[in-house]
Amino acid sequence: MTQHFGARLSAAMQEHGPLCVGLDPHASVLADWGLPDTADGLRTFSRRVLDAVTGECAAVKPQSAFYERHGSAGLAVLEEVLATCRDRGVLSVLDVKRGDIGSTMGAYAEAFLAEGAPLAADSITVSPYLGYGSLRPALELARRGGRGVWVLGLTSNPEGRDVQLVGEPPVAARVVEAVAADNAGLAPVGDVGLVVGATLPVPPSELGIDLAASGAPVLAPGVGAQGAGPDDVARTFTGLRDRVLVPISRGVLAAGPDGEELRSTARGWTTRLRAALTS
Ligand SMILES: O=C(O)c1cc(=O)[nH]c(=O)n1[C@@H]1O[C@H](COP(=O)(O)O)[C@@H](O)[C@H]1O
Repeated sequence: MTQHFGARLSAAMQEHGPLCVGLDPHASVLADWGLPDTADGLRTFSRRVLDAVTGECAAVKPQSAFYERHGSAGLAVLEEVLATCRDRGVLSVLDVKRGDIGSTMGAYAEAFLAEGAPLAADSITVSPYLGYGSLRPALELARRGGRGVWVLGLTSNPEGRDVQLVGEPPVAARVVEAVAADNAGLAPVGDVGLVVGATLPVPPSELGIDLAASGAPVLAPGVGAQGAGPDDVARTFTGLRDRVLVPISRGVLAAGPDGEELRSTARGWTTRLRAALTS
């Protein structure tokens, strides 16, 4: 029987640590790497990153937007990235942040979470702000295939708080409660993850949000270019440090294009994150 996503993720994090390398081929990154801002540039960039970091991180997170901006040729490169991850057994977090009415959400689920789909990933990011229940088709299809979803909870951008922290209890706390219900009974963590930025000014518990009880793995962006560091991750996620996956894009990619530099930068982040999360 296929292992559920939380179990696969935990095994990968045990082996490789908390780092998830983000593939965000900004035009400026491509330029810094001496690559054209074209689908061919994306392909070379993606291969270099994957070759450098395979075995150095628990997962990789291609950001779909940077591939979509090149149209069908960019999507073809994204398909190649996801196929390479599958071939190498590298867990993928496809960052597409989808969310729609349930019937349309079913089609997104088939696009990204169905066995054999060209853009199938191990997990995707989804937005619950059309109502958590609208995500149901994605949650169900993911679970059937041993895949996962990452639900936006408290995002790393400051403006997110205008929506996510409204109300009593805050909107994000209700999202977290819904995630907890879906993760009930799954160990060591569930297959419905939460996205919570490492840039929060105070730990989520002080905002009335109980991540520990959610059974969710946490995807914690914001480290590196957005200003947070390993100590912020440790402080924000006290009590659930063994289930925090830390995506870093520009903070790794700035070391390119040299493969050895990329690899040693990824290793350096892993060492610092591990030290902070176990201190
Ligand atoms: O879902 C995400 O990954 C995400 C959520 C969030 O709250 N904040 C956030 O920055 N991200 C993504 O994480 C990546 C951060 O990139 P860097 O700031 O370069 O490490 C980008 O791909 C963002 O789209």
